[in-house]
Amino acid sequence: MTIQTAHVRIVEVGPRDGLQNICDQVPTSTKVELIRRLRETGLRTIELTSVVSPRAIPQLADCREVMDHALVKTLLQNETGGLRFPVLVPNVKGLDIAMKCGVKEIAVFISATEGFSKANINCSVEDGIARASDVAGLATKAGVAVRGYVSCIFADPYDGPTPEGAVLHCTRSLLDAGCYEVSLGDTTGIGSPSNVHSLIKYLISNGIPLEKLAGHFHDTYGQAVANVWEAYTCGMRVFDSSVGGLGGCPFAPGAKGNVASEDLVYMFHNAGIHTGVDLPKLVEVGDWISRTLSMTNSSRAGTALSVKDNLANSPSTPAKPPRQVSRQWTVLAQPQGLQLHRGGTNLKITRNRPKGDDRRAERARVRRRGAGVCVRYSSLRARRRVRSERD
Ligand SMILES: CC(C)(COP(=O)([O-])OP(=O)([O-])OC[C@H]1O[C@@H](n2cnc3c(N)ncnc32)[C@H](O)[C@@H]1OP(=O)([O-])[O-])[C@@H](O)C(=O)NCCC(=O)NCCSC(=O)C[C@@](C)(O)CC(=O)[O-]
Repeated sequence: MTIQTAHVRIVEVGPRDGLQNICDQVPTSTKVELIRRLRETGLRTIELTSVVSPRAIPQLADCREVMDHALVKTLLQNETGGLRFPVLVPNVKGLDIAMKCGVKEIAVFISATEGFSKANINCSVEDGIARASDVAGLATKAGVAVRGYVSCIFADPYDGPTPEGAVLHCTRSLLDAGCYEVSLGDTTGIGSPSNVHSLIKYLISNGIPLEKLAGHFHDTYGQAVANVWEAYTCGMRVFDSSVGGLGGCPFAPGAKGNVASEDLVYMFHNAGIHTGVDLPKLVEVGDWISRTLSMTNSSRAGTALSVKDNLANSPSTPAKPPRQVSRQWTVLAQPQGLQLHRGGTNLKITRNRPKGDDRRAERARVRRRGAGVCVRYSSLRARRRVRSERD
């Protein structure tokens, strides 16, 4: 199927969601370099970092250094014409810090479920909504755009399945609070296309405008690409993803990374859907960050394209299939019925089998010879025994 005029917007969350769950401290310079490289691919929305409690997410404790870096400052200053560089904040403290650093867009986040809400932001769902609404109100008043996340849209790692009504309530609350878009987070990555279809239809039928929704699918059960495609066919046009499939939340144990940006771009481009992203450049970034972090590249398309690219550029790659070399064999010895050949460092033994009636005679001869070997063997043992008795 080809949809020539369609396009999607990709929200790259690699520098934030992608890095937040990595134990070894990633240097600030690597984070900034990741942002620079991602921007070079044509990505127009990149979530830079989060301003959260450093005790909750130690990996992103250097968020101020990232936001104050000259390169990031330049990006923030040129955040016009559809370029967006949001920063995740949980409370007013986070908003203040982000605004002081020149951030023009923030993302607030709540959970549709109690267990994850308590674990992630240390409050109930309703308190989370109230807190996010306060932050969104202050931000919009200050001219800062606000995006929203609803986590655990299908299940909560502690509470189990999520009722669709809970997702509706949270989504509506965030839109009412002033979020221009709400990203639906399958935090545990448990959902599959039928769940995606059902939830989107439910939200739309309850008055949520489809153009205000985005999809944020983790790939724990290998369903993320399929989920994105299902959401796309339902009419969704904005998707969060992470280069190299990095990502995960320390408060959602066992959850895997986000859907890989390379996989999304590959899938959409194959369907004739415009993303504005240079896929070969994106593949290079995925390869680079995976090597830099010593992590397996979780993007299937990224890995496949990297291997293909490396083969094409390798000087040792033969242009044509290797020529079949016919080996020269020399006969070394010909014991009865066998031939021992040498070809270079290889040895081979072939049976020198007689044909037709000669075969029966040969078999009888081999049987006789076998018996002879036994006799010779037993006489050798006997000779040894005699010798040892003599000594
Ligand atoms: C919400 C809190 C702060 C409540 O944490 P708390 O302990 O209830 O609140 P607190 O106000 O008592 O603060 C605790 C400490 O954090 C500091 N603090 C407080 N706020 C900030 C801030 N903004 N920036 C920097 N520091 C901050 C504060 O100053 C204090 O420091 P202390 O005085 O003890 O030294 C905490 O639980 C927290 O930061 N949680 C965030 C956890 C997080 O970032 N999770 C990952 C992101 S969500 C996610 O990945 C899901 C998503 C969005 O991707 C979508 C999906 O997949 O579903």
